Amino acid sequence: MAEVATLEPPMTDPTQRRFRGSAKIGEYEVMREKLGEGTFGVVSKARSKRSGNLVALKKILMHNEKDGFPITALREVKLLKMLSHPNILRLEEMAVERAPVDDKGKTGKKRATLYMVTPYMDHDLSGMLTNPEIRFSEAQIKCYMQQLLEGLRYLHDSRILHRDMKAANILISNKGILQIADFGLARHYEGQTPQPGRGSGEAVRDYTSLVVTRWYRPPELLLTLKRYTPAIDMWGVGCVFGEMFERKPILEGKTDVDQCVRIFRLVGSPTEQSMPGYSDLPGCEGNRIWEAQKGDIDKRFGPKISSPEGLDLLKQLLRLDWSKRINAIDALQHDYFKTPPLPARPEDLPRYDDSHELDSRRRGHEKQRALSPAPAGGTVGMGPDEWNGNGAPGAYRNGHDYDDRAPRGYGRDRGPPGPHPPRGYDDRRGRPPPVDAGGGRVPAWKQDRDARAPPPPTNGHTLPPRPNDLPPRPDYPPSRGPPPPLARRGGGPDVDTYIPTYSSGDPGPRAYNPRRGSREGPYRDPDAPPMSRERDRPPHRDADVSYRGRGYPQERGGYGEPPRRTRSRSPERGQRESEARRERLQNREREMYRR
Ligand SMILES: Nc1ncnc2c1ncn2[C@@H]1O[C@H](COP(=O)(O)OP(=O)(O)OP(=O)(O)O)[C@@H](O)[C@H]1O
Repeated sequence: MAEVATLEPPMTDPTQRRFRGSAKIGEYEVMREKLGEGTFGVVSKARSKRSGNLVALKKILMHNEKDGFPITALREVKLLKMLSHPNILRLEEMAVERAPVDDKGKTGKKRATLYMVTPYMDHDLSGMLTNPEIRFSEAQIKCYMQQLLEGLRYLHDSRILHRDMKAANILISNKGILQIADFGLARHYEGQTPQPGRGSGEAVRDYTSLVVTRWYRPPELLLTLKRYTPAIDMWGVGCVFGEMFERKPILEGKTDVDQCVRIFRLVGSPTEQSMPGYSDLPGCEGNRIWEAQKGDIDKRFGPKISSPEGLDLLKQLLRLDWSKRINAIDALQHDYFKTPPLPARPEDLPRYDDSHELDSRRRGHEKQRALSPAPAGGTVGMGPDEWNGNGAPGAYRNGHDYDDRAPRGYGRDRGPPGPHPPRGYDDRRGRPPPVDAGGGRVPAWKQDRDARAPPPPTNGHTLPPRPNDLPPRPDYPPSRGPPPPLARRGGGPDVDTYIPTYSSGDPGPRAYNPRRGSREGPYRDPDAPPMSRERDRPPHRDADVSYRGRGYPQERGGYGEPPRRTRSRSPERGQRESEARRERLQNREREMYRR
C-alpha cells in the first residue's frame, strides 16, 4: 500500500467529475446481471435512480472473507480515485450492499458487499473485434489508438504502470470515447517518467514479473526481467494495435515458452543488438530454442496495414529492446497519425449494439482456444511459474498441464475468454472458489481430480521447457537434441513457487544486474517475502517443509510428486504441522497480496 500512498497527484482533467463517495446499492436498478466477469469482480449494467445515468457495477468478490477486502480491489479503487483523464475509466463512487440481517437484526458473520460504480461503456475492444458485424476503418483504428496512447501517456506521466493492457480492458462508448479499465494489477512505479525520444527510461527497482496476460506479455517479462518500465504497457499497445487489423489476438501462446517462440517468429529472435541484455535474463538460461527465428512482421502485417507508417509504428511498439521501445509521447507524434486517412473524430464514429467480451464468449465466437492466464491479480508474485519449471501451460490456473476445459478466472487468470467449463466445475460465476478446511484457497490442481500436483518449484532458476511445452519440431532444431534434463529443486504442491528457496550449500542462481548483467551473490526475488527459517535450514526429509523449496531426485516421483514419507507421524504432530503450514502459507499469501 505504501506505493499508493506515495503517489504524486496525477494531472487532473477538470472536465471529469471526481469521486463522490459511497452510495447504497438500492440507489441503482440492475438492468443486466452480467456484462463481464473477472477474478475479482462480476460486472453488471445498472441505472442510477438518482441521475438516470447508466453505470457498470463491479461487484468486489471476497474469495476469502477472513482476509477481508482484496488488496487488488483496494489498489484499483485507490488508483482510480486519484486518476482523472478522459481516456481512463472514471470511478464515480462505491456502492454498498449491506449484509442481510436475521430475525434478531444481526448480520452474523456476513460482510457487506461492495461495488465499484463506473460509467457504463457500450463495448470493450475485445467484444467489438469478435463481433462479425463490426468492421473498423483505418481512420477509426487511428482514433482509438490515439486515445489509448493519450490514456497511457497520462498514466505513465503519473508514474503508474497498468500491467494488464489487453483488448478486454479497453472500453469504448458509442460516442467513440475509449477508456482504459481494470487497474487490478496497476501500481505506482519509481523512476523517471518517459521523456520524448528516450524510450521509457531506466527502472530503479524490481517488481514482480508475474503480471500481464500472457498473450500481451512482453518478451522481457516472459524472460522474467524484474526491473521493468512503462515499456511493458507499450508492448501491450502493440499487441492491441495488431489485433485491430487481424481481429484476433496476434500472439496466442499456449505456454510461456510458446509465447516467446511466437514473438520471436514475428519480430525475430533476440540478439545482443536487438535486445541487449536478453541473454542475462533469468528466463533465458537453458532456453535457446529461438535462435534461428527471422521475423515475419512485414509479411504478416504489410498487406493488412495499408501504410508504411502504420507498419513502422507497430514495429516500434513491438520492439524487443525494452529500453528503446517507443513511449506513448513519441507514439502520439508518429507520422502514422499525420498521414491520410487522418484519425477519425470520436463523434463521427459509427454506433453499434453493445459488444462485450462475455457476449462473444456466450455467442461462441471465440474458438475453443488456449487460455493464456496471466498471474492472478491477487496472486501477483505467487503461483507456479512456468519458467521455473512449473510452467505447464495453464499452470497459473490448474497447476499442471494446459487444460482448456478449465474455467477462466480462477486465481485471476488473466487470459482471454475460454470455453465454458464442464458442468459441476466451480466456474466462479459470482461464487468464490472452493476453500479448504482451513479457509485458505484450494490450489487449483486440487480442485480438478484428474490434475496432478504441480511440479516442484525451482528457486527462480529457469528450466528448459518440458517436452509438452516445446513447440513443434521445426522450431526445435533436431541437431540440438532434446532439452537437457530438468534440474530438480524446489518444493511441494502448495508452495508459493515464486519464492526462490535454496538448500544449504546451494547458492542458487546469481543476481541479475539489468545494467548489463553482472551476476553477484545468491539470487533473491525482491518481491518475495522474507525467507522462512525452515527454508534456510538444511533439508529434512520427513517434514512437509523439508521438500518444500528443495530438490528431490527425479527418480523419486518425477513431476509433481512429493517424496514419500519414510517415518510415520502421530496424528497430533501431523495436525500441528499442517496448521503451522497453513498459517505460513496464509502469511505468505497476505504478504504477496501486499505487493
Ligand atoms: N464500465 C464498464 N462498462 C461496461 N462494461 C464494463 C465496464 N467495466 C467492465 N466492463 C466489462 O467487464 C469486463 C471485466 O471488467 P474488469 O476487467 O474491470 O474486471 P476484472 O474482474 O478485473 O476482469 P479480469 O480479471 O478479466 O481482468 C470488461 O472486459 C468489460 O467487458
